[in-house]
Amino acid sequence: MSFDYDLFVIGGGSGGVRAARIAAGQHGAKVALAEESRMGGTCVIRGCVPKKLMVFASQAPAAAEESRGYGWLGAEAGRFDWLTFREKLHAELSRLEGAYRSGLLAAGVEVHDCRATLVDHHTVALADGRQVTAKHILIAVGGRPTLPGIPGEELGMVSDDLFTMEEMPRRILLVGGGFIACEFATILKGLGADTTLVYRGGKLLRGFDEGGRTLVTHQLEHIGVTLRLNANPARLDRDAQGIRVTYEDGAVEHHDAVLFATGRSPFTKGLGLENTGVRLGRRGEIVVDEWSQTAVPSIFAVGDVTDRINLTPVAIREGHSFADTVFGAQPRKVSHDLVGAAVYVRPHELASIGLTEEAAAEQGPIEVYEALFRPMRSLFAGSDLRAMMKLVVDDVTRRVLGCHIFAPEAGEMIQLAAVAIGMGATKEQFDAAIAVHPTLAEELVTMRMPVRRAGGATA
Ligand SMILES: Cc1cc2nc3c(=O)[nH]c(=O)nc-3n(C[C@H](O)[C@H](O)[C@H](O)COP(=O)(O)OP(=O)(O)OC[C@H]3O[C@@H](n4cnc5c(N)ncnc54)[C@H](O)[C@@H]3O)c2cc1C
Ligand SMILES: NC(=O)c1ccc[n+]([C@@H]2O[C@H](COP(=O)([O-])OP(=O)(O)OC[C@H]3O[C@@H](n4cnc5c(N)ncnc54)[C@H](O)[C@@H]3O)[C@@H](O)[C@H]2O)c1
Repeated sequence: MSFDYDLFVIGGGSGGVRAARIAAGQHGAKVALAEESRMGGTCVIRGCVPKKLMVFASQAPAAAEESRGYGWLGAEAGRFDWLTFREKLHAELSRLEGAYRSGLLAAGVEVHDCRATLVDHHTVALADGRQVTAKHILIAVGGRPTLPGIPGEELGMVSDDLFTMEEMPRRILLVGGGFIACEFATILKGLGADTTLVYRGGKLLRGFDEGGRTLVTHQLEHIGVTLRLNANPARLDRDAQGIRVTYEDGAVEHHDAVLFATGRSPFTKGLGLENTGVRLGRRGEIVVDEWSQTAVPSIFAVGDVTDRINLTPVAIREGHSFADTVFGAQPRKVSHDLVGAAVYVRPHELASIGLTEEAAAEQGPIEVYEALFRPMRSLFAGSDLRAMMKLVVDDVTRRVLGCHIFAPEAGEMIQLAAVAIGMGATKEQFDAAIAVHPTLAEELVTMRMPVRRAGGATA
């Protein structure tokens, strides 16, 4: 049977673009890709990139405050103009979008700027009316924000909307306690909004190291975010004072904007999966095996739509491995065991790789090495904020099982720790590195005594 293409990719985000480029450019496959919105997907257009640029923008008042602590009397950040920033931001996003598109074209990928749906195991329908066939189909359609299902929620916004706002809200409520709620609480507070975060639990960032979670929670309060923990909005209404938020406990507040950061789910609605034998899991995710292959041999899926670990580098690695395996005769599985992550709250970020102390202790005896300290730089400027460096060590093999950092630029530090931990480094090999002084990261190689032991026989 002959096909129009060797590979048809649905979705031009992190996973889809990488797979298409590698299959066509490196392995010579005939590839087409459909993208219904802007090339680059969530990360480039409405995720990691504009978010990180907003993190940078939001830090001017903190930098001015620190400068005053260093003797720059009267240092001020000035007045933030959202529309000036937004114009620059979108110019940058358009530049990146263009780079993604030209990368695809240079690799020989045919780009269809429209929605694509599945007709059968080898056929894709394009929104412009055409149908094309492919020997393999890759579904890389990502995820979409999930709303909590409360009355009046249509008055709120989701993270996509933040980057196109007409004006900065004066008062904003963020709903959720995960990545997006925490990062945007930092950003919006830094940009001058009166920011409240409501979370249904008692401690933010479930799943991260417990100590790190406590520190992030305190830091948000420290920078002036109003926290409402163990609370949940029950309904939103609009009145003359703005959006009226009624909480489950009956409390009422007014805000100019409400942002729902209550998670994302795989975007499989209307994709035509019912025309195939592709199976969906409980959370609506496409079920794949370790090769990213669905229950239908010709159809594969990567990235957020498979809801494994929903981060850009993971989607990219899955897409790359799929292309090498299927078109490059280089079978490569993706290990999801050791994936680093950073939450870009400021001034200290929280970054992690490997097991948390709690998870490691369930597996066997561990030692915990931890330094909690006030960094020289912020201490001098008058800040009391503490940083944390933590290593979780297997007491039998001496391997470092996890590293958790709460400090300025922790995301940058964890990237390097990830290399050592990925190579199976022991605590003694960390210690063998002579410190670079004076740095924050030197704590990672100078922690001599465990602060506690846990797990297994030593518990
Ligand atoms: C606010 C925010 C901040 C984030 N920050 C980070 C971060 O700092 N670091 C990090 O690692 N991750 C971050 N993420 C997560 C990251 O963006 C995602 O994990 C990543 O983009 C997933 O890539 P993907 O290829 O699976 O899907 P996506 O990038 O979502 O791409 C899917 C693409 O498919 C298109 N599409 C969907 N259906 C169809 C169809 N039927 N036909 C044609 N096209 C279709 C969509 O328009 C989209 O462009 C963030 C996410 C958000 C929302
Ligand atoms: N720095 C990064 O790498 C980064 C940044 C942003 C987003 N992301 C990715 O995007 C994903 C989505 O981010 P997110 O923050 O929306 O999701 P999340 O899963 O991190 O957090 C969702 C939060 O919403 C709460 N929640 C869920 N349903 C609720 C309900 N009905 N009512 C009240 N609260 C509810 C949860 O308890 C949780 O605190 C992340 O999981 C992550 O994979 C990564």
